[in-house]
Amino acid sequence: MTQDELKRATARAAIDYIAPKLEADGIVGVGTGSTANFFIDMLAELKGRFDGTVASSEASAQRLKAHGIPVYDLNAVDGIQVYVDGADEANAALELVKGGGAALTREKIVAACSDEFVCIADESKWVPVLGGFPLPVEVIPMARSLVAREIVKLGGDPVYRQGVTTDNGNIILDVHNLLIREPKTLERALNNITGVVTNGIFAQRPADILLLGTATGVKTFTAS
Ligand SMILES: O=C[C@H](O)[C@H](O)[C@H](O)COP(=O)(O)O
Repeated sequence: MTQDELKRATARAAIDYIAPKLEADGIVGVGTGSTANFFIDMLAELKGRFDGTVASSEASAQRLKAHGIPVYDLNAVDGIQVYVDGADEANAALELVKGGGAALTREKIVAACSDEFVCIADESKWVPVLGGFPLPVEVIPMARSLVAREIVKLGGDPVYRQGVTTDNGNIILDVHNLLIREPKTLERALNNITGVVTNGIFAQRPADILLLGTATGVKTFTAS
């Protein structure tokens, strides 16, 4: 199977998982990226069975609206029933690295508001230890050099993601060569650097369930 077929299969599994739980006044949180895009296209089938969505990026909001699916501002809703999103890496504790598409900050905000976080990913994202994928960090533009120097002190090699501005008007530093053995500790340490908006480690709020697309079918994991 191709990677896209695995992504499509995991998106389908997420639709099957959330469909019986949806409430007429429920809000679905919607992630960003190629796997989330498959989910958005399938979510259109469930239109009318939930109230609407909150999107984690402008790109996802546009795609949802193109399907005629209502998109609300997060401040206009009381909460999010379920949040479905992809990841760049996932470990057995369902701690994630996210932000390959630069949407990490809004994704982390939506995850923090959600009763349940369903991660959808193909098997290439499954790792024993996070950190193989360069860790995205969203930074206030004027703090770029300051933050880069502080990240070097933590042992990482930050690389400026050229030509990318986040939906929040900030820049991204991708941090190479960090083996993330203590995700919660590093998540906090990076967020504590002045000028960092947030980083792509999702450990303080990990996923609740991972639907992993593999060559032998979609496997379901809950945090171990
Ligand atoms: O900023 C982007 C997000 O964190 C994505 O969910 C992540 O990069 C995974 O994207 P994809 O499904 O395209 O691999």
